[in-house]
Amino acid sequence: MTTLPTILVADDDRSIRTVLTQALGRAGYQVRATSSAATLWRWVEDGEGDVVITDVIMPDENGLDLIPRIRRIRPELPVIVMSAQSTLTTAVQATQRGAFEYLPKPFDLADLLAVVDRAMKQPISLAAQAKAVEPSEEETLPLIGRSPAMQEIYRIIARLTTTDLTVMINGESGAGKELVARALHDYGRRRQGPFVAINMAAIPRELIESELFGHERGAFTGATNRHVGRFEQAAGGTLFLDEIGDMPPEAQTRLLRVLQEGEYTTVGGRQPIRANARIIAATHRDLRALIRSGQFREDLFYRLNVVPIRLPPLRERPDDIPVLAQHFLNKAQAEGLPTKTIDPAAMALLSAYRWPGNVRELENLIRRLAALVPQPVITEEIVAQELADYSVAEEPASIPASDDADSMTTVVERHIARLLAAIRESGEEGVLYERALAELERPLIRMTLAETRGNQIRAAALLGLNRNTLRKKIREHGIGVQRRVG
Ligand SMILES: Nc1ncnc2c1ncn2[C@@H]1O[C@H](COP(=O)(O)OP(=O)(O)OP(=O)(O)O)[C@@H](O)[C@H]1O
Repeated sequence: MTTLPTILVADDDRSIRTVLTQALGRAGYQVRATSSAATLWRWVEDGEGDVVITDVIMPDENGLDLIPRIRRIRPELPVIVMSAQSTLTTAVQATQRGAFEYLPKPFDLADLLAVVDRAMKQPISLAAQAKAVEPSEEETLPLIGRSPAMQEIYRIIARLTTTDLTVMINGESGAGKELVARALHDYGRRRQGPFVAINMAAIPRELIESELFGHERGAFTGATNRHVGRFEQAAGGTLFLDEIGDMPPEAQTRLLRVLQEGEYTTVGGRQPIRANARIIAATHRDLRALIRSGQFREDLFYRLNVVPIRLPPLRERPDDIPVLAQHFLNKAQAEGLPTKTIDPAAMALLSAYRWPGNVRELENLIRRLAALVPQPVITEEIVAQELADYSVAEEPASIPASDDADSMTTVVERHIARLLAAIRESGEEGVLYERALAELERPLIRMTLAETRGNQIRAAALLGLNRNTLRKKIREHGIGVQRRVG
């Protein structure tokens, strides 16, 4: 008679032990289950078991600490980690310490069985090769949120810690694409190297190539010095290409060549330079649609889309909203703003809101509330008021047209209509966006400064702007500042 493969299960929750024992038993495994890390360790030392499934938090020892010990004495034994504390750190630590797979609780039994099946089929030599990396010290969490969507992202990040694979992050503006890119870098092999970000939408199109690849002195009119490109700056590290959908065609061709050949030349240069940057790209646009309309190269897309990550908008992961709100409140407090709490009704309202500006919008709102609300508890009424005021500025297009001549929307719309008419008359192109925003920005800053009686620190806090940014804008708009007297 052949003996059944044995699975060792460690979890201090009896119901989980029961469920796993039954499910694994039905799937044809023999199961030994315990509530303590010490017993699990004894079994492993005695040479028992073909696969280990362990929880992280156990009364006597942390399951994560057990992994490197298990791997030292039995490198061929796959360890599957389950955790209810599904943070990025747990996912990364489990992977770095050599776990075969990491399963955030709750999980589907079918998923667990599939993982056990894979673990059983894994060639022994492969398991022994996967080397246990010593854990990096505990860090503050860069990414907040424990929704299933975020957990999937943590798992991908954790899996990618030992590779330099190119990643494409797709998600709406403000959803946290840059933060995910940073986490990929910070937990990856190149973490000692630089993280260099470049936003295609923020740079004039004609300068993108020289920004990316650098230029030689005299390469074009105005190129008075040699300029080091972002590719060169990112050598040994990661290059984050934000808003890749906005990359002009010539730059796309050049980038494709770099990805194919592993080297590039500067604008106006001849000497090939070896490219040594891991590429992470991001976009909020539908690249496949851009390919269909001829605006994005299909071959480049496939080179970049090696590991696609979809970062869902905040409204698709409302479970994350309370933790994120609390996180931003704590951050505001750490920066010296007064301590505040959000009452449950207010939190419910925040969770139900659509968040067109995603996490960034939530972050700004919380900062504003932390700075503005005089009382210690933020109530539903306050949040409702803020959201109503804010939506007008955030989403003018979605506000139903109103006949009320005093409504903010109609005022703004009338103003834009005037600007449009003026531009039609003058035939001046390419200035509307700048001008319309400036029109809004100037009175906004002027009125806020009036409100704070010229106190820039307070105005910056009210606006949710950095002080230096505010100073710059005051200069740009030539706003006369009424100093506070006394
Ligand atoms: N999961 C998260 N946990 C904590 N902070 C977050 C999270 N996601 C986003 N943020 C914060 O929200 C803000 C916007 O995030 P980020 O800049 O990464 O978004 P993005 O998708 O790159 O936006 P854009 O496309 O507009 O550049 C940042 O201040 C970031 O720190």
